Order: sequence, then C-alpha cells, then structure tokens
Amino acid sequence: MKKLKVDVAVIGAGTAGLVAYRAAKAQGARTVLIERGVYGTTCARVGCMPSKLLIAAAEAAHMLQLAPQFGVHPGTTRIDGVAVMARVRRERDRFVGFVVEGVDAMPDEDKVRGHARFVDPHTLQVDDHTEIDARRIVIATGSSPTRLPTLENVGPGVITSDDVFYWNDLPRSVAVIGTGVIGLELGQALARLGVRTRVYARGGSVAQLSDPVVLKTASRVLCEELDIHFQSRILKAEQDGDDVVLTTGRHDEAITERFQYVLQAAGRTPNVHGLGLEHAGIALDDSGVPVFDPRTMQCGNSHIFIAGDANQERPVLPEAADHGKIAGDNAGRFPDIRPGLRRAPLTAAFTEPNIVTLGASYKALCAPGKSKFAVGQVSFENQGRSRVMLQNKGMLRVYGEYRTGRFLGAEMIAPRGEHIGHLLAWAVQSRLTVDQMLEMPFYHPVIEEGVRTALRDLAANLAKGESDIDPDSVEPGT
Ligand SMILES: Cc1cc2nc3c(=O)[nH]c(=O)nc-3n(C[C@H](O)[C@H](O)[C@H](O)COP(=O)(O)OP(=O)(O)OC[C@H]3O[C@@H](n4cnc5c(N)ncnc54)[C@H](O)[C@@H]3O)c2cc1C
Ligand SMILES: NC(=O)c1ccc[n+]([C@@H]2O[C@H](COP(=O)([O-])OP(=O)(O)OC[C@H]3O[C@@H](n4cnc5c(N)ncnc54)[C@H](O)[C@@H]3O)[C@@H](O)[C@H]2O)c1
Repeated sequence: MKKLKVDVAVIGAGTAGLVAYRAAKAQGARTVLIERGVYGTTCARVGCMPSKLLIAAAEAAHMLQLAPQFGVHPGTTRIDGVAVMARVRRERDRFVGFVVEGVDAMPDEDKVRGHARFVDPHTLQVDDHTEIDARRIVIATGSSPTRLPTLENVGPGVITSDDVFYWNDLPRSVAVIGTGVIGLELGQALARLGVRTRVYARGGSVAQLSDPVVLKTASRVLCEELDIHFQSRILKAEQDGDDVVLTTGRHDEAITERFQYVLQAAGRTPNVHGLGLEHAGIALDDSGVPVFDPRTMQCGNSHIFIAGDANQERPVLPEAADHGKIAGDNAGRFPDIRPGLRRAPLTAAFTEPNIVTLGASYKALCAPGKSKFAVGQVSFENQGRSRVMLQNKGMLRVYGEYRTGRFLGAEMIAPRGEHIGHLLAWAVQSRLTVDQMLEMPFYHPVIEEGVRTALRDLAANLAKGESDIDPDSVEPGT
C-alpha cells in the first residue's frame, strides 16, 4: 500500500472539491485531491449545463409553436431528435473539456484516483492502493439521484438524470417521477420537444416553492402545457421489451401505461454513505450527514470540513463553489478558522416561466416564533411587456419586515424570473428597504415594472401596520 502524508486531503473533484483544493493550496498547504469517478463535475457533465442545453432546444421548438399567434407562420416544424441530442452532448463535452483541462494542468502528485473512506479521523484509505495521513480533510463528495424502492431492479427503462444526457436520440415517451426542479425542467423540455411526457407527483409540491399563492399559480400555469398528475403514487413498474409498464394510483384508481423510459427525479441523496464516517470522530445528523457550521464549513471543532451537495445545505452550483472556497481556506489555515462569505439565498428552476426564490422563503418567515411580515404581489397576466411577448403568465410575491420596512425575500413563477431573482437577491443582500427599492430606476416597457407593482403593493401593506399575515394562521407549501 502506498503511503502519503499531507496537510490537506480533499475528497471529490467536483465544483466544491476543485475550489477547495485551490483554496487550500493558496494557503501554502500540501494538498491532494481524491476522485473515484470521471473528472468533469456533475454540473458540467450531467447537471446544470446539459440540462440547460436541452431546455434551449425546447425553447426554440416552443417559439415556433407560439409564432402563429404573432401572425408568423414558420411552416411544418420537424424536430430532429438525433440532432438535438448531438448538440446537447457536443456542447456538454466542450464544457466538460474545460474542467478536465484544468485538472490535467494540476501536478500529478496532487491527484489520487479511487474511492476514499475514513479509517480513523486522520487516515483515509483510497481503494486498496493508497493510505493518506492528512492533518485536515475536506469532504466534497456531492450527491446522487435518489432511487425509489418501487423502481429498483426493474430494467434499463428506469433511469435518472445521469442517463438523459447520454441519449443519442429523443425517446418516444417518458414518465417523470417528481415535480421538483429536475422533474419540471426536464419534463417541460421533453414535452416541448415532442416527447409524450407525463409527470407524476406524490403530493402537490412544485419545485422549490413554499408560498401557497405562488404554488397554486405555478401548478395551474405548468399544467396548461404539461401533463402533470398530482397526488399520484407509484405502485408498480415492469420492463416489457423496450417499454416500462407503469402502474400508478390516484384517487383509489390504478392506471397502467407504457413508457419508453421512467425518469426518477425524486431528489438527490448526499454521498456520505460508504465514506466510513463512523471512523471520522464527528457528529452526524439523522440522515448521516456530518453536523457542520455553515459559516466555516467546519464539522464540530474538528479538522474536518464539508462542502457542496454533500452537506445538503443549499444544493446548487454557486453554493458548492462558495462552500468549497470557505472549506479550502479554513482547511489550509487550520486552526485559524474564519467565517467566509455567504450570500443571500437564490434558486432558479429554468422552467418557462422560471420558478425563483430568494432571500427568506415564505415557509421560513412562517416558522414558529417569527414575527408577522407583510406581503405584496403582482400577477403577470396583465403585465404590459409580458403580454407584448406572449409570456404573460405567473405570480410574484414579495415580503417585507414591519418594524424596519426592510425587504426580506420573494417567491415567483415569472417570465424572465432568473433576472428578476438576481435584482431582488441583490436588494436582500444589500439590506435595502422597500422604499429604497422603489427609489431605483425602472424603464418602460419592461417586466421589472411588474416588480415595481408588487413592491408598491408591499409598501402599502407595510404602511397599514401589522395586520397582513399572521404566520400562525397560514399554511406554507412544501
Ligand atoms: C440535472 C441537474 C441539473 C442541475 N442544474 C443546476 C442549475 O441549473 N443551477 C445550479 O446552480 N445547480 C444545478 N444543479 C445542481 C449542481 O449541479 C450541484 O449543486 C453541484 O454540481 C454540486 O457540486 P459538488 O462539488 O458538491 O458535487 P459533484 O460535482 O457531484 O462532485 C462530487 C465528486 O465527488 C466524487 N466522490 C464521491 N464520493 C467519493 C469518494 N468516496 N471518494 C472519492 N471521490 C468521491 C464524485 O465522483 C464526484 O466527482 C443541477 C443538478 C442536476 C443533477
Ligand atoms: N436549476 C437549478 O438550480 C437546478 C436544476 C436541477 C437540479 N437542481 C438541484 O438538484 C436538486 C435535486 O433535484 P430534484 O428535482 O431531484 O429534487 P427536489 O428535491 O427538487 O424534488 C424532489 C421531487 O421528488 C418527489 N419525491 C420525493 N420522494 C418521492 C417518493 N418517494 N415518491 C415520489 N416522489 C417523490 C418530491 O415530492 C419532489 O417533487 C435540487 O434540490 C436542486 O438543488 C437545481
């Protein structure tokens, strides 16, 4: 067995691990990066980038469908599934290539290939070939698609998002399980690309929304275009030739249907099992994830740090990078631990309209013990610029603090919501009041005028005093 002695060992060469490795090196620490799979990161290979490439193709198809409403008639639309998937894979490989180039440029002695697990709090074993004695360790092992017990060992037709971006052609039909971010992004894109798609939800949740009013609008708007079966249970699945025969239950009725693929999009599980964490000497929570401080990424008072999807805190790409920087800095300079930069929360699902949350969620504001807050809202149905573009669907709700007039957060399903989300998240982080936001410029005719309408409504409700929302009386969504 090869033996290595280092200052910092980083487990996982995803976004969080790569950033942590560079940050620890920048502190002058002798650092190694351990990776068990292919280089290239989840984001570039099977996550953010290929999913947005598929969505871009779907948007092109959708624009052609909308065109006649503008008096523009593009003729017969033909979607070439082979060409669609070829572009997705080609552009994806380009993004992956940049990551791999960066890894190739790293010194060979800094890279260890294989599955790492703890033998004791300072010792990692990698496969059965290397033992690493590390003064500090960063866990940056990411997450994997959650697999549902009912769909286990069915056959090749039951897949996860990891498989979609290796397709050579668009399939005939797909059943999507889950109305989270992945289920809705991929479900809508596939439907727009002409794939017979049905989305099954066990409850009524929609992506990351918790505001009941936005949630209701989102369900309605998405169902206008996408075949979503809410309140459905997956009862049985069987592979039959090239198809999966899927049986679902809804309102005491069992429905059986054939799909080429059943896509599991029922959440992601942090990759902390099989890491030997029971030998790491750190406290774990109920789901086996190390207990850590989100300002420093430190696990208890130990020499171990955890970053990215592995810690489940905010499982999105920008947070993985921030976590990695904080964890790597602190592992490098240990024991001089410092809190790092944390930004206002921001999430965006790239459905159309976009589903976006930022700052404090409705659910967080309704938590027991929280003071009452005011709400303002705008529907995009009659919003000028949105109507001009035939994108007049959605709802934005904004939240403000009575005592200070401070803007707290927002949830929305909105046209160009990704941009509105940034604008509002910057206001949250800058601790602006609603009045200060209304002093900012708004051009005409723009979707941001809808934001102004919601903020004016919020300002008026704040001025009425503490009467608007009683957190105890309103049930947030999930
Ligand atoms: C379909 C999809 C779409 C997404 N879209 C977006 C989006 O639009 N915007 C956004 O912000 N986020 C998006 N995300 C989320 C984003 O991709 C993740 O939050 C981010 O990639 C997590 O990075 P990470 O470094 O924590 O994990 P990863 O990049 O997964 O890296 C973890 C690495 O650790 C390795 N590893 C695990 N265990 C071990 C071990 N024991 N030993 C050695 N190596 C190990 C793994 O092989 C892997 O390479 C999406 C995710 C998916 C799946
Ligand atoms: N645009 C983005 O930023 C983006 C895009 C894709 C993924 N992501 C990240 O990936 C994470 C995972 O995405 P996801 O959509 O898989 O998870 P999710 O947590 O967003 O949604 C999970 C869905 O699966 C359903 N579900 C869970 N258990 C189930 C069960 N036993 N049976 C049936 N349904 C079940 C839930 O009700 C929910 O609808 C997201 O939380 C997000 O952090 C981000």
